[in-house]
Amino acid sequence: MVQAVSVDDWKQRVTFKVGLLGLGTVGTGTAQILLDPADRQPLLQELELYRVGVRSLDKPRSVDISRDRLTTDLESIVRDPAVDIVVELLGGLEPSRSLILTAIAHGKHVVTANKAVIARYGEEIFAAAADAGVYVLLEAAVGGGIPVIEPLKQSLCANRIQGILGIINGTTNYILTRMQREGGDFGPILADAQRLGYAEADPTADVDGWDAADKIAILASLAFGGRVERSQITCEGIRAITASDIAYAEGLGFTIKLLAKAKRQHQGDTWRLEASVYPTLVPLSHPLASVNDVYNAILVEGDPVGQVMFFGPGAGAGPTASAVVADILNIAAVLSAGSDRDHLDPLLACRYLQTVELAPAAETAARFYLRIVVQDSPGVIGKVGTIFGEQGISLESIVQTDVSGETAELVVITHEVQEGIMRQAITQLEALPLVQAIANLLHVL
Ligand SMILES: NC(=O)C1=CN([C@@H]2O[C@H](COP(=O)(O)OP(=O)(O)OC[C@H]3O[C@@H](n4cnc5c(N)ncnc54)[C@H](OP(=O)(O)O)[C@@H]3O)[C@@H](O)[C@H]2O)C=CC1
Ligand SMILES: N[C@@H](CC=O)C(=O)O
Ligand code: NA
Repeated sequence: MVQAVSVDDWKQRVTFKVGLLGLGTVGTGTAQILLDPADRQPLLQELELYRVGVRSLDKPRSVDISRDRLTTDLESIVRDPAVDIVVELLGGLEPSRSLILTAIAHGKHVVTANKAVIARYGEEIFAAAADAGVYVLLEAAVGGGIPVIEPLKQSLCANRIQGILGIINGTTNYILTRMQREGGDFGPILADAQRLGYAEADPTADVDGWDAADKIAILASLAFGGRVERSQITCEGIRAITASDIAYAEGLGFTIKLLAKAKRQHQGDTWRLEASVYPTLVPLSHPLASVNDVYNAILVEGDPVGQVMFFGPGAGAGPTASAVVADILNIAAVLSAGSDRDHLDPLLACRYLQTVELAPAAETAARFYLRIVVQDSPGVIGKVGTIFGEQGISLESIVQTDVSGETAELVVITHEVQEGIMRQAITQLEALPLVQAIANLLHVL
């Protein structure tokens, strides 16, 4: 039944004014939802897309926004007394960080999708927000449209989180999936990911694993209750993955995925955190093996809940805007209920109360895949095997393949070993005259 609302009632309704910074892939998706509220959450009708900040006023836009709402003066938006909620969708570190801080200082609530800024300056931003009595929400910053930040903060908050493991970069998952399916080349597939709006303006952050490292830093900070120093997260991207690695992995029953991990490493009564991003061989039977294309998935293990898996589209205009607008609505809902700036909802607000200690990469254990180019001479497997034996590294399998002329490739899968010991073994292998090259070293789940 449609309820009639009197003009007086309607006038008394509060409208929340949104100042949007950025009208690119995600900004456009966000504006489209804000301008088309029918059949969505009714609170959307109480949001006004009040001003929009861009770099170029003359660029053609695929969303219908009157010219007088657009400005290149972003400072004027974050200082505008009429704006209630600033939505930062610019990307990059500056001017995003400064604009967010200025917005907070002017009493605005903030929604951002900017994982690069939050991973580096989250502590400063959340502290400023707590002092100003405003919320900073960031659901779109990790996993695009997948609800994972708010579930970690709210629905899973009773748990002691033990670990997080996930595919949290859509661009690299799209590239690896297509390389696996088509045996295609990296360059044109990356260009497709850019065209589809998945990749960052500079795709280096995606391809070299930095974007996934930003995201795991954010998830780990929320899950483990403190600042996780982004620069201490070991991070390796997908540039070195070749069609040969993909084919060998498949033959051995694995697929290759860029996995981000944050896991408690218990040490007696205390613990520290293992946090990393590595291209990893994932057994085909594992739930993350079938997460393909731009999809992301995040496995959270908590005590007592056990394993929970979040799955969905990890990038792109619509999915990411879905998360941005949900954050805007969360803030509007709090404001509608009559917010009290002295008492923020502790489950909706973020605050880091400590710094989480990270384990050095050399002191973390993993299984490894190693591809070694060797001279095809008698006894080569024995000599390589001896080096592993001397380091106490036990091997799960060693296969000699691709014999061409005088050269062969050895593909080795180890049992679990400390990364530091594995690196020592590699140094010794490189010194063997019959070893021509260590073609690749990858983690195995
Ligand atoms: N794309 C995706 O799938 C996802 C993106 N994100 C994050 O969302 C944010 C936005 O990404 P995306 O929409 O892809 O980025 P785009 O590059 O598509 O859009 C950026 C927008 O910001 C504007 N802009 C950038 N710098 C300035 C500046 N200095 N002054 C004024 N305007 C500026 C641009 O203006 P103009 O249009 O005039 O050039 C453009 O409208 C980033 O933080 C990104 O990491 C998060 C999840 C998924
Ligand atoms: N470039 C990012 C966009 C979403 O965060 C990705 O590919 O995942
Ligand atoms: Na999300």
